[in-house]
Amino acid sequence: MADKSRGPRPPKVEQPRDEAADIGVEARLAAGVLLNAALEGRGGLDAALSFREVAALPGPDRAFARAVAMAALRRLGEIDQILDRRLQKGPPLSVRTILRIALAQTLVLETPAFAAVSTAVKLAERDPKTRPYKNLVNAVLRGIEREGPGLTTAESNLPDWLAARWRATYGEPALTGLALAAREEPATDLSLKPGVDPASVADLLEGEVMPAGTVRTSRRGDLAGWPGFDDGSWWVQDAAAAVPARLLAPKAGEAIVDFCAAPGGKTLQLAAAGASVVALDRSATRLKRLEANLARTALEAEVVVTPAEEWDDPRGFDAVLLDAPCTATGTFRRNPEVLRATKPADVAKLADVQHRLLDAAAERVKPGGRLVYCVCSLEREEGETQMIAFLRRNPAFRTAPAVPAEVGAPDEALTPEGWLRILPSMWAEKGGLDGFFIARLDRVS
Ligand SMILES: C[S@@+](CC[C@H](N)C(=O)[O-])C[C@H]1O[C@@H](n2cnc3c(N)ncnc32)[C@H](O)[C@@H]1O
Repeated sequence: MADKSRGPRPPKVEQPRDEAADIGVEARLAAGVLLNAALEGRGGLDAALSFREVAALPGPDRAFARAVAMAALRRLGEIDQILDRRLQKGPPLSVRTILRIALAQTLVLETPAFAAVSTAVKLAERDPKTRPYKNLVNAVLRGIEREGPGLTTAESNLPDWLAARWRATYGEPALTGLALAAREEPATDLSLKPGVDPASVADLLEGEVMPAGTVRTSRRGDLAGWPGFDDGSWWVQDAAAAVPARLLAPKAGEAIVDFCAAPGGKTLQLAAAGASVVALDRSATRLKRLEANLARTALEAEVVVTPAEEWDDPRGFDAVLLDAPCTATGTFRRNPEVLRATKPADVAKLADVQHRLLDAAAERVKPGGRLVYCVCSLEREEGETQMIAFLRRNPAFRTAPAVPAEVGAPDEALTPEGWLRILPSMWAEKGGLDGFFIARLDRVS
């Protein structure tokens, strides 16, 4: 289970301070709570951050618990492969959770084995349900430490149904690339306000300048303490997520509507280009984050809480950006829980929503105007198939083929139709990207 090098690696995670006392045990308990919440459903991990076991921890221990849970999620298939070789009869989930959490520490986060094993045994001891398995926990973990984990396969970390889909869509070599990308924790990408020098931001944050001028940094911790945060010089946005607004090519003074805008990375790009932007979203909570981002960066947009397809407004626009709600399977590097939370039926359900939003977005585009459609999904039904059907229904629109180098996308992302299909395995040597489907359409009549 050795790491393959894939670009900048985040620095080591800070370990809980006091191994002798129960503090380390509490952090591991919280990691198990987070892991199981993420396995239970969409939004589970975020919701669990407010559970007592997690929220009561001091900040560094909470960060450690989250890092352990994320590592366990990213490598769950491999961890279970290792455990299944040593567990004759499946122990209860609570025992498996203790073992998963311990292996995420030793195999991924490089926590010293004595700390991971002793806290796992203490955890097992504390609960009457897991106490009978205390010796098993000790024996399994010590056995792995002594004899090594054995061979594992990156593809085991992907749910079978998604691996089968991606194999059928992208082929076996691409599937291997996706599986390798899914094991790694991504760095943080920053989009910069116009006029801010990427090289100096990269310098201050020990980062590197990516194509098209975003900055990638392996720094961790509270963003609010990073240089440039307070004065709004940058905002966090994956390098791939910055491509759709570039493809829309916003110009100063244009009227542009961002149909599904929150938390606002793309709205900020459009506003920073000098466009007059209306930002719609159905979620008032998420729009609060957009408003905070606008305030911090001193950029402006008209913000409207509404389902975009029901927006009662007569205006036509020079350009419309539709970053539609989707399964988000392309974001598995940042949100490994998405792989567990997404169910096969979600793909068709969300494709229906996208269909409705696309038709509503098209109605807002003035003749001669532009429409950019994007989703951070790897599923064809939400991307290519959606586009083919839209163009059939809407003969007034034509694809305006993308030029990847002009918009900061990998060349290999260009499809024969002129759309962009960005895979998380692309630019692996730079540390990868989120997966996106992006198409620009021009209204020709
Ligand atoms: C992929 S996110 C948008 C991310 C955003 N464009 C950015 O760059 O930060 C999708 C958004 O669509 C919103 N949404 C879902 N259904 C919607 C609808 N019918 N009308 C407007 N917004 C919707 C969700 O609340 C969510 O904020």
